[in-house]
Amino acid sequence: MSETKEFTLKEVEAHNTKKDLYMVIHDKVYDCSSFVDEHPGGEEVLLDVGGQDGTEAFEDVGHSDEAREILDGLLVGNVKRMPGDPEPKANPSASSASSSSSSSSGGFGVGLYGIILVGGAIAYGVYNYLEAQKQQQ
Ligand code: HEM
Repeated sequence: MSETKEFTLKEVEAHNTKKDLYMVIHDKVYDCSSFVDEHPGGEEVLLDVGGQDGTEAFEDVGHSDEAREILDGLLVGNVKRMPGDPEPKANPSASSASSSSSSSSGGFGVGLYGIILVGGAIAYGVYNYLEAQKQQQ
């Protein structure tokens, strides 16, 4: 737990073999080498995300608290993000006030605003039209 070593994504990428397997989950770096053979979900899936960000893969499965405890024991350090690195995947602690709302995982940010705006404009137009009709009568 007291590990504060920092790894760039490039460094993590180099550890992508079964005997030397690192993985990033929620911006932390885990050494899964000792766990590959014991993983109830099989070694394949771990090797698939070896050296990469496995946050989505890990969370999609809905791992138990026990799995998260095992993960804690495999911790070797934190990710050191360099300019040009991809955004962290689904990091709940940084979701609110982050300055990088560009095109994150949600996918309907701008589109939704567009729909609300256009819908509002149409409703306003219809309302005006009906008011005008009323006055003519
Ligand atoms: C080092 C990271 C990981 C640890 C410590 C871990 C641990 C575990 C544990 C303890 C289980 C048993 C069920 C549970 O307690 O939730 C499990 C199941 C599973 N894991 Fe992982 N896991 C890791 C990464 C992954 C990744 C990246 C995937 C990718 C898809 C994955 C896929 C699965 C699947 C599919 C199962 C279900 C197996 C079954 O029920 O037949 N795991 N994992």
